[in-house]
Amino acid sequence: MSAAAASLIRPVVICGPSGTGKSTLLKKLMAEFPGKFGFSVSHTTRAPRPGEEAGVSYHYVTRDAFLDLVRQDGFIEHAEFSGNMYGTSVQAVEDVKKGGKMCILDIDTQGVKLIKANHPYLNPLYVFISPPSLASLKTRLTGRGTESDASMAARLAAAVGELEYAKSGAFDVVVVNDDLERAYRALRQVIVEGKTDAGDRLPDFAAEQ
Ligand SMILES: Nc1ncnc2c1ncn2[C@@H]1O[C@H](COP(=O)(O)OP(=O)(O)OP(=O)(O)O)[C@@H](O)[C@H]1O
Repeated sequence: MSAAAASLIRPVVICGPSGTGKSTLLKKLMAEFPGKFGFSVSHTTRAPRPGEEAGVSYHYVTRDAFLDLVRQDGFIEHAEFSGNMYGTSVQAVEDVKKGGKMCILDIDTQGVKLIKANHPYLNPLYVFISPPSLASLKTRLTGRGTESDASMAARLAAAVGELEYAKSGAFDVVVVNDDLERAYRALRQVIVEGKTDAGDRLPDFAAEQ
């Protein structure tokens, strides 16, 4: 693929409350279109674990190198977890594109705001995966069986903020994950066929709160 053709592959930002089904939908997309999509390789200051591969699992860097890149505005977002720094670099997103693949960025609304503010030239398609209702989101989080009560409450509170942000019109496309197969078809049309009008209307959550 020529550099010009590669530059036409817009990254896709997938955002939505925890438990709304982003991973489930993306897994289906990757399974149906192997090789078409790529995830950016994150940077970390932590040591590699057995079985991990540099440049594939992560870019392993020193804290100094990491902080240099922060100063150069080289990260879309970065954070520190239990003493180690992690980040998604602009370069890593560009690398996926250069490899001829569509970069999928699964990030939260904070990350979306950072791209819009600091890296608008990445020009991603912003897609919001919405639950059909807050009640269904709660059911899915419960069904997944991975959350404690406190974590569940935090995720639901965060969801309300994320839905408010989506309501402000920050996303190009909304896909409501009501019926999984229907939602998947809509998402596939949007991402693979470029039909951005195949999305849904954001449900009105106000009545539930
Ligand atoms: N359309 C759907 N109908 C019913 N259940 C669904 C649907 N889509 C996903 N689920 C289920 O909801 C749960 C949450 O889905 P998933 O883990 O994909 O969410 P997520 O948005 O990736 O969450 P996180 O941001 O926390 O990683 C899973 O148990 C999944 O099987």
